[in-house]
Amino acid sequence: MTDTPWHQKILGGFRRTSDKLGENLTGLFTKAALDKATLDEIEEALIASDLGPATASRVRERLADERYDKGLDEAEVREIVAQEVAKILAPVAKPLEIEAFPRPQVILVIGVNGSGKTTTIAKLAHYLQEQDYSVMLVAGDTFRAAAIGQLKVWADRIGVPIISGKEGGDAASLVFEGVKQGTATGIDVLIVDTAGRLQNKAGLMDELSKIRRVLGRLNPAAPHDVVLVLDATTGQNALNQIEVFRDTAGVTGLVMTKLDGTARGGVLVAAAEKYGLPVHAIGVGEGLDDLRPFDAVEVARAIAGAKK
Ligand SMILES: Nc1nc2c(ncn2[C@@H]2O[C@H](COP(=O)(O)OP(=O)(O)OP(=O)(O)O)[C@@H](O)[C@H]2O)c(=O)[nH]1
Repeated sequence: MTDTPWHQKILGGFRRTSDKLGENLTGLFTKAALDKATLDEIEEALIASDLGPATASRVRERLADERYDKGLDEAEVREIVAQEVAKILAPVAKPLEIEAFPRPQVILVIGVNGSGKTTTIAKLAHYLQEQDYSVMLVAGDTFRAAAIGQLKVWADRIGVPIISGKEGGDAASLVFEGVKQGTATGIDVLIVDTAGRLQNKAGLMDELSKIRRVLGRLNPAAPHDVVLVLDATTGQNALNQIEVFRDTAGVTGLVMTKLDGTARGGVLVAAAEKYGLPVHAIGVGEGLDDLRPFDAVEVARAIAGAKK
């Protein structure tokens, strides 16, 4: 693994998660030989670290197969956790593909208040710009003036055009305007902030279906992506959100943020294991460069705290 700034961020970001795993494993390696009671305790420690029951039981099986009746230390467990977590993360670690034709590719971004939605949009736009895609934003979260203002500040900072209206305005017409202008000016990616919130499922569905209807008139393939932003610090609650948003909003992929501020980074693994939705990127800080697609092996090793 190369020692890039991003690698350091990944390691730093998941440190609290891997420390917590260490705490949960503390004291389990006092016996000379691995027995069933210790296997049970290790499995419980992994579940308590938010890694999800399937991953925990896979690690248990491997330990039972390979180490039963033998000595075992924490580093060996961490190594096996890293390998099993990498297997779970590999199929979901999928960067957003920008391939829509005709352009622009329309990405709707949804998520509960405070999940990091606005910041994630800015970081994503910045990341796509770095890949030489042209980006335009739509301030479709018209419920709160602050959300519109915040997105405008970000748009200014990263130098991308933004379509915005007044608080309480019609999000669907802003999206319509965005696609029209984006098409006319040859924009590659249109990222749409939405007021897609959980608090009112009927309202969420109404809003999204109206946006879909309007978009469909301009381009039947749009929206190309419906990306749910999740705050990892909310742990199991983030898993419940996936379920509700998947069923109401047709989520096509996830971005998990705030993995740096939490010992609950294992929830990324639990989400991958339970829902198998693509995870386009992870957020490990508040800066513009703190959101990126990830490498399953690198993240698995950071979560497990595996050395070497
Ligand atoms: N540590 C850390 N903080 C983050 C990350 N992503 C976002 N944040 C912070 O989380 C807070 C909420 O982010 P916003 O982008 O405002 O969240 P939002 O979902 O748009 O929230 P509303 O504007 O209230 O709808 C801000 O202080 C961000 O700086 C991350 O990956 N790591």
